[in-house]
Amino acid sequence: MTLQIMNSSSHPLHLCHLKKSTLIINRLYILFHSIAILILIFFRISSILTLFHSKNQPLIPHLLIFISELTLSFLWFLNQSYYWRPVTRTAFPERLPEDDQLPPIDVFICTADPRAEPPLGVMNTVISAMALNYPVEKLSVYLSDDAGCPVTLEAMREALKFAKLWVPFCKKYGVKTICPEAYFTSEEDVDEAMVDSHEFGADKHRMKEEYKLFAQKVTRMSESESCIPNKDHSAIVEVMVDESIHDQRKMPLLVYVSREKRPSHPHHFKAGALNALLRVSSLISNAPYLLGLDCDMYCNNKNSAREAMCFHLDPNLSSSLAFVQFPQTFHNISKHDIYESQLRCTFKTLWLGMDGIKGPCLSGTGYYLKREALYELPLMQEDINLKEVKQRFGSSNEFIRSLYKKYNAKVLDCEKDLFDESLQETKHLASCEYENDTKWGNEVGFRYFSVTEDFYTSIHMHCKHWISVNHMPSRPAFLGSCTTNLNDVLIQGTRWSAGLMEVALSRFSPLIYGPSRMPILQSFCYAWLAFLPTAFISLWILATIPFLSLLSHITIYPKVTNPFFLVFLYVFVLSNLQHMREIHSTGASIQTWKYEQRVWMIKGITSHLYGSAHAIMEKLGMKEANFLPTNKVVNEDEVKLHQMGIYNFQTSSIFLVPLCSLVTLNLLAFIVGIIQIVFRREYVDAIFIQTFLTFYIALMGYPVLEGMMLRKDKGRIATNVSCYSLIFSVFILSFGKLLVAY
Ligand SMILES: O=c1ccn([C@@H]2O[C@H](COP(=O)(O)OP(=O)(O)O[C@H]3O[C@H](CO)[C@@H](O)[C@H](O)[C@H]3O)[C@@H](O)[C@H]2O)c(=O)[nH]1
Ligand SMILES: [Mn+2]
Repeated sequence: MTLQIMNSSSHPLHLCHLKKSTLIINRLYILFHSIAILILIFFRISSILTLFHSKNQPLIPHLLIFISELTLSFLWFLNQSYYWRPVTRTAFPERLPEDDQLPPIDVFICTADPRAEPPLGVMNTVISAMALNYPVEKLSVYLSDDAGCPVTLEAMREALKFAKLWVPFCKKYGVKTICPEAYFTSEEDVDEAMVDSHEFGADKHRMKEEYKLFAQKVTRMSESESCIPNKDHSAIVEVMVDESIHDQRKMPLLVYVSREKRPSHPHHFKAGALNALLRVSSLISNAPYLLGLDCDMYCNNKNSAREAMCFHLDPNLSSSLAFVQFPQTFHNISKHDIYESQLRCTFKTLWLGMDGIKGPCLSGTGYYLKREALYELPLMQEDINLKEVKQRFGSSNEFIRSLYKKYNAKVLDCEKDLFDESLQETKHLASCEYENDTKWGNEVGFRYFSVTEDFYTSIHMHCKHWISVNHMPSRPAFLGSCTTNLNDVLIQGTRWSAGLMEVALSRFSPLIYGPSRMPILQSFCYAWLAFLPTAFISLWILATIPFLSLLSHITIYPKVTNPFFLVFLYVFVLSNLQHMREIHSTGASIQTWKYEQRVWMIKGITSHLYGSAHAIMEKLGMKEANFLPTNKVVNEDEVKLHQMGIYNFQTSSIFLVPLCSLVTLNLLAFIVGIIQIVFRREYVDAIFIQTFLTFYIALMGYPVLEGMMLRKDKGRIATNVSCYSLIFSVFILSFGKLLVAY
């Protein structure tokens, strides 16, 4: 049964749905599981106390296992806040007011490195945004180029030329796939009414030729010229002026921005780029709403802006709504999503849970955000203290004026001289020193401090009483390219872990900073994300202590005949069943369960550990933050492996060695356990759980074993990695044996 939370009006712009049955199942599960976990904690404490007195077994393995269980229970507990009140939403864009009453939107697209982010892909994102179904004169598209690459600028000029044909074509025929590359590579976008139209056929053919020419040109440019990011250049701002700009605008405005870069200056990665865009755009279009996009996330649903406005323009929500978040979705997901690249759980489950409280996290891309929510403006008073405002926002008078002014594309309408003057000012706003001694990145704009700038900025907005909305239209609003190999997955995972841990360890840690500023459940949601990397503690312990204990004849779990055994069984089985139910409810296949468990283990052992270590070292001043953009170049061989669901182990040995060692050691320990059981039948009672755990790890790690021993292709695990793993295994064994002896 679904319960609709009705809006007061009879023709609401949107509806919110709450599924009662899910709510009941989730809450019952939480109740019983909590009881089971409490019983297990009681079991551990009492058995440790007994051991402490009797001293008939070493204490350390028991203590370590207890630590791992506590960490997991802590994370589990925080995680349940997502299941408390999940909601979904529907929007009715056809009920929006007339076009002339819709607010303007500035689209922000970021690119950082043409070697990892091919310019043709970036241009497709730009063009798709220009083709959104929204009044053209109210749409401005900004591209931030952190590489300061002339090729990107030139490609953009070409993109404008192509867009002048493409946008009218899309509007004329109601094209649904507004990203040209996607349109010409998939044939699904055939509007029945159009198929037979001769005119359409001819126009489409012409568009296809034009696109081919455009694509060739851009690809040639990116191959021929040097495309290395320039780390030392002054600010470049180019408003791509269309002849029609001074009369009726027929095309969205297109602006290229490359902020100033100097080697000695901290640039704060993407957050820095976005803040520069915020300032530059404020002098040009200053739209009250922003659409944030990563350079690989093209617009796939032309109505996303209108869908978002259903929330932003609702008088009941409007004043407190900071952003509407669309889930990240990807065009290159494999049927076997072995790396869990689609982040299914986050976008199809967790965000719905947060939406039922105060709204989902800002997710870096695919959000329609109210500009004002980033400014935290001091109220417009009779006598604004200009000095104070400047200390906050920097020295530009023009920028400060824009803060208190509603949208007006003044720059565009005014005289040529004034236009040039304003353009000069935008360069000042995009310069390195503009932010010195201001509150940018601290209290204003996107926040710096963490490399997961979206997560960190989001906490601050929710703590300032802003709310957000999660919206998932049936046709995905945006499509990006997901990671398709282990190397990218783990590098990205390490960056995320580092960013999340930075927040967890700071004074903005959600459990300290959150509870007094937002609902407790919302701060638990944030806390779960921030502390997620600490799962490495549990996973490392669970991957080593049970097998080391098995080899040293230490029993750390209750016997099968012990009633506590049943509680362990309950927790294991029920949490997996709940996971499967959750997967099923999002429409994914049951295979997903296996993939997600495996990726959780792999990331726990590697990314979470290295990310946490990075964050701790940063805190101690031993390391600097870094942001390696995720690779978006398509490699055919790699894609093939990914589509077939075969792991590609071409990655650094720092990731592979621990994985190979732990999987092999667990496999060996499992064999030893079985031998012990075969020779002493009564032993099975005592070591069942331990043996089962080693089996489970070896089973989950099967692809690793296969990669080491059976595969011959390029994606296998190289022999030298296996050798290092052997050395590391010997180390774990000898050190571990010592450790579990006490
Ligand atoms: O110095 C930088 C680094 C990155 N980027 C851009 O940031 C975006 C995201 O980078 P990407 O390499 O794609 O990282 P992902 O890990 O795939 O991104 C996820 O995680 C990031 C935070 O770690 C968020 O910013 C993203 O929106 C979110 O999609 C891309 O458009 C980059 O061009 C910059 O503009 N400047
Ligand atoms: Mn990305």
